[in-house]
Amino acid sequence: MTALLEVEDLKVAYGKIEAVKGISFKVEAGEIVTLIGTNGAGKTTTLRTLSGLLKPVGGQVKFNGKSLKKTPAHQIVAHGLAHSPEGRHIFPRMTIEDNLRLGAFLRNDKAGIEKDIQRAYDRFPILGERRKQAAGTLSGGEQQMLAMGRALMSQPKLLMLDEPSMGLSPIMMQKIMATISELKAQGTTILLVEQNAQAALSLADQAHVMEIGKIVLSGTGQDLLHDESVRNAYLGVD
Ligand SMILES: Nc1ncnc2c1ncn2[C@@H]1O[C@H](COP(=O)(O)OP(=O)(O)OP(=O)(O)O)[C@@H](O)[C@H]1O
Repeated sequence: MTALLEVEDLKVAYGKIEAVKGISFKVEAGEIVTLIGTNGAGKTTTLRTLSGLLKPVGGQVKFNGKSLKKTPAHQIVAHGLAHSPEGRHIFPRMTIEDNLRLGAFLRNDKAGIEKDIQRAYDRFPILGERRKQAAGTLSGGEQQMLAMGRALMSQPKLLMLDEPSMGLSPIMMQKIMATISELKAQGTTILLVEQNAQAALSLADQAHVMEIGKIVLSGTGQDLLHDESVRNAYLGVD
């Protein structure tokens, strides 16, 4: 069986700086796969490349068995890949509801869209309470919820989340992590980039540790959670 996403020897550079130096990994349908690692390891660069925002200098990416090489960024979403970017990138002057609608820009099923907006409000009640307010008035954690809700509006086969816990209070972080596991239970496949290794590994089926552009260790989330080198380097315990 082919994996939903297959990344093979992917290389990405900013000019002469090679930020991703030939990484390979797979994401099977229904799994949560996480990329963890320190600042500058190349995690965000990897997600931006998978979304078509950066062009790789080598290797290949297959989604649903098809190469994404010739697919422009704006069509990648139509293939079923949605990206909730680092730093959220919601539209602060638009209302919360309009931000959500934007996530459904490729859909024509009006009734389905309304149903999914309602689902986003059920999942994150604060978004529903403030649906008519400018999104920029939301707190950081609430904007994170909105970014996730918006990405889900495209009904993705693969949801890519870049540091969803960044800057969140412990309670908000728990809420986001619980939402991620709920999404998995509902059948969404997730590629999760996180600095919070403990949280990410606890959720992940498969995990990869990135250091300066390379994958240096791979295993199940549970394996890496108990791996001594990971514990020392990323979990702050010995
Ligand atoms: N636009 C850019 N131009 C030049 N170099 C860049 C650019 N964006 C990222 N880099 C460099 O590429 C490398 C990988 O960065 P990237 O943001 O992918 O890492 P990351 O693992 O996501 O880190 P973080 O967790 O800090 O976001 C870093 O050395 C970074 O400085």
